[in-house]
Amino acid sequence: MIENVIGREILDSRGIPTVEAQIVLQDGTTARASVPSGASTGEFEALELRDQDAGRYLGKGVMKAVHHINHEIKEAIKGMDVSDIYAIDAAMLALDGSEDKIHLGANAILAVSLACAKTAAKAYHLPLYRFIGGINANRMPLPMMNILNGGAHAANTVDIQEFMIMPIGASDFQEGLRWCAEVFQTLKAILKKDGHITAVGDEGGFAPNLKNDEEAIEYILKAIEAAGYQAGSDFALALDAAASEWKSKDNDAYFLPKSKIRYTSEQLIERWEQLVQSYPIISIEDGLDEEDWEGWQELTKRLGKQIQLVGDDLFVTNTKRLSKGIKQHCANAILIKLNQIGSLSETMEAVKMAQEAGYRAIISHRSGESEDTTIADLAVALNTSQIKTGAPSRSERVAKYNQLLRIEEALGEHAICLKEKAVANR
Ligand SMILES: O=C(O)[C@@H](CO)OP(=O)(O)O
Ligand SMILES: [Mg+2]
Repeated sequence: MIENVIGREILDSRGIPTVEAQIVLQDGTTARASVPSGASTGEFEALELRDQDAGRYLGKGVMKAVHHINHEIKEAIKGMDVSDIYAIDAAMLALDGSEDKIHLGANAILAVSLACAKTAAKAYHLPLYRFIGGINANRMPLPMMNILNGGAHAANTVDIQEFMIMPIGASDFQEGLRWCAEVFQTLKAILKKDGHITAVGDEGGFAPNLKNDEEAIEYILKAIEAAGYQAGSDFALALDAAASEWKSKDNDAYFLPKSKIRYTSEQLIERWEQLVQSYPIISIEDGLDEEDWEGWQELTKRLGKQIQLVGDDLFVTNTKRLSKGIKQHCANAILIKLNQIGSLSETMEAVKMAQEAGYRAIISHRSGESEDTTIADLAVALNTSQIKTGAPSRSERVAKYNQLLRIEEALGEHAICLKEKAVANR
């Protein structure tokens, strides 16, 4: 039974205040969880109480969220069974009463929702992935490791936000992660040799100033080869364009702010087709804007049988937007970010809806993270088969990978591994 609910303000990986919640049960069992936050946030995400202005320590929004946890939320869920996550979430949603969680703050609700799940797992003496997923939780995810950053995540000349490597030929998670780390380190050496900066972006990938997005891909392919692997069989590439950031407000066109190139929706689709033809790319996320539904239909028609098309800003982990997308045949996968929707139960419903419709679900971090590793457990618990959690140069990202290593060790011979080729349509 929930005895106490504590909210506190902590810092995220960008040094911006965020929310942590702690639950205490009657018998003293306690656990805590914290929430991340995005930079390239979708317009339709649930609303956090949070301030984002860089350069000033603004904690006002977070202070409000923390206050809500310590008062209204605590009163509403005190005495409830901590393992009944759906009931706890429902109580918080009813208390908030808004569509987008603006009253209590999606960050306040999510922090409590996750802290309850972690506390319940502890109370039952189960690892978090087992508490959430039961005996069904046995599939390790394939990493989508973002090793080169651009777009809104880096102050460089590259427009595409994320260039990711996926170790599709590795036989287990541990091996796949090691391969990725080797390629990451090799990429650093190659960039350095060519006189590029090797400073990293928000998600830990390098952020060099390159001629264009193609050069970024070429560097990654070079690194894969120099590390002793083959692109196409050992590794595949994945991109997150974050194209909602490119939508120009004055007309229907896309404007890429760094290369200063303008595209129509049709031209952008052609560009993705060309890139997929030229390189071993098996997944493109947010290739178009979050409201370009017609464009998404066309993109899915043209590339949906060949590669994974992931809706992030398009779906914002929201079952309403996802069901619209499924009906209209937009994309074939959804990126799952807990704070886009703001509670664990709603996140689980989004994953279920996707999987029932034959869409893949990919668990993801945010560009502003904390040391909380819940998403690692969730990837296994919900059998998502893929996880996006950055590069191994920043501890808030490494923490998730390390947790997955522990889970794979615990699953032992019963772990279902990467060989099943989570993504490959080709
Ligand atoms: O666009 C994305 O997929 C994410 C995470 O990689 O970035 P942000 O958290 O800034 O929205
Ligand atoms: Mg994205």
